[in-house]
Amino acid sequence: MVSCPVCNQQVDISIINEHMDNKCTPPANIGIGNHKSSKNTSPNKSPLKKIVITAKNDFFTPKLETSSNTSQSIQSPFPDKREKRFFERSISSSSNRPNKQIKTSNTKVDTVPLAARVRPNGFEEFIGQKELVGINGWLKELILRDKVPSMIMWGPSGVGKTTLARIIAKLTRSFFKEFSGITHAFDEAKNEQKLTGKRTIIFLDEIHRFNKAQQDLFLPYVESGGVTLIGATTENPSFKINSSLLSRCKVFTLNKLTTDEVKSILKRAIDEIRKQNIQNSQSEESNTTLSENDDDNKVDEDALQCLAVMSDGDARIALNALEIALNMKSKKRITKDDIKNVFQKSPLYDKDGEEHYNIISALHKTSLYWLGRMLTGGEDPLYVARRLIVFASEDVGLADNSALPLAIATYQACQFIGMPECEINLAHCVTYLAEAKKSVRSYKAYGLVKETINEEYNHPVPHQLRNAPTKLMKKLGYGAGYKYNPDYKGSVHQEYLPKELNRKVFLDVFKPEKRDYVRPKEQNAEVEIKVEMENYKEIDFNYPFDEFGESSGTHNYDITDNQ
Ligand SMILES: Nc1ncnc2c1ncn2[C@@H]1O[C@H](COP(=O)(O)OP(=O)(O)OP(=O)(O)O)[C@@H](O)[C@H]1O
Repeated sequence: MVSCPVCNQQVDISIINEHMDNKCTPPANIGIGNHKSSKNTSPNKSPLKKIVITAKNDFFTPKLETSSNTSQSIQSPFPDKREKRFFERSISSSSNRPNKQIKTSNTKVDTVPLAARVRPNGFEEFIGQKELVGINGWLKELILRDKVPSMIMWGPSGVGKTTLARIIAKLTRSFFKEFSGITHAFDEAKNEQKLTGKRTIIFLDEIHRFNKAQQDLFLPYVESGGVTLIGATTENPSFKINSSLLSRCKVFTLNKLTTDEVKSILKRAIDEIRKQNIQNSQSEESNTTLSENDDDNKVDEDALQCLAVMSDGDARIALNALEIALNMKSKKRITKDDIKNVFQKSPLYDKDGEEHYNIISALHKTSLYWLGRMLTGGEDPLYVARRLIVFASEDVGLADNSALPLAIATYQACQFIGMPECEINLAHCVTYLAEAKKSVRSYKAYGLVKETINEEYNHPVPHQLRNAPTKLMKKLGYGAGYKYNPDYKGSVHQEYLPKELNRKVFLDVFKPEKRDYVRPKEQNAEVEIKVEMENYKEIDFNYPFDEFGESSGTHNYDITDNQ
């Protein structure tokens, strides 16, 4: 018995050709390109490319959608002749097949997520990853020559791994299978090779989810060359892929998309929505929000920028947020505030950190005035002590490094002693902090870091700073050229920041003339700090911020050596 490559049924090998010519019908879950190019054509004789993609909910491409029934209506988007040839072949092989996933022109596209609707169909729509799939990209070359090697595509979410695999599906002459669970696809591939002599490319999304024992099962198939495996993963393959499997695959790394690249993707999506709206409005009532003729229906440039920055290089997040913003608005124009709103309200941007940033922000805004009033007003002394810990770093900072341990000790004292005696500890600490020298250098520098990160926080870590615990990572250039400081006598000059970063802002704050060491009041005038234990009064925490010049204090070589 063999598995029929058209309908997947188990069929006696002696009648497989007869079965395929007369009896079998494709299963419902076959997406683009089921095997049956023609009822009367045996697969052995078919000159056409055959692609099988197990259907997934989000599998939908607008170009194919509008032209799934006639190969003539499809305009090849490929400038390159070879791409064009493969593209046309793929269309002709898939055009005369029933396809549950492909929508007819009357079907509403709004139910399909925007990200899926605007998924690129070919290299010309694929943004970024120039080294791999740009004009002279070497992976593109391999794909166009139909020499796709087994590979692992490694990259963060939403940068186009699945999209690229599907472009390969369109351009390859091999069978193409996509699945994300354990199936018999490998056996089927073997059967198909026996029957048709064609290799199969198997795409495994999230390959890291297969455990090592399961990955072992793929080995003989990849080894024998009957199957080309394409795995996609967001995890480091060195740790998540069997070394034996890894050594049989090439690893391609896809980089996080830059803000500009995400913006290009968004702009293309907006154009696509416009086109779809025009089509929709011609045939039926449209409930989408952009239209060609409506000047109000625009996404502001700074809204686009914000969207691109906040999605942190993940095109899917950006497209989903855009879609939500468009659907949320009854008014026309999408502004930066709308986008911020989406990210605040929707769970799609819950990158472990939302709450974390809120907390930091709240801490930084806290004020220490009116200690007495707070305590007499019944404030929790531990709350006050926590504020003092913040004060110690935010205002005293590097000018007096004993402030922070004292503030922490005060907190513990409050825990041990409790009210009312812990007032004494609080008063002690408050007085010390008030009299201490002040520096807001680290606080300000960190403020600048945050500002910069808001604008451009998706730069990759420079290769020389990355750890390279595995061979693969070394091969990819991780840690290459790193100068290990203890090996050098003098100061070490090397790059510690992403090269794309606008570093001027950082360097400025570390210039001697920008250092804002300050003295407490006592050095200029008399200090008047009164902490009256029985009758708490407002405490004046104001102090003059005069410049102190260069200090003898040490600072890290990491920033200054970059100059
Ligand atoms: N490089 C790109 N060029 C154009 N559009 C892209 C690109 N990358 C992603 N997109 C858009 O984002 C959507 C999601 O991309 P895709 O599914 O390819 O990401 P992925 O890298 O496989 O992510 P994951 O690891 O989360 O599965 C696509 O449907 C497409 O609309």
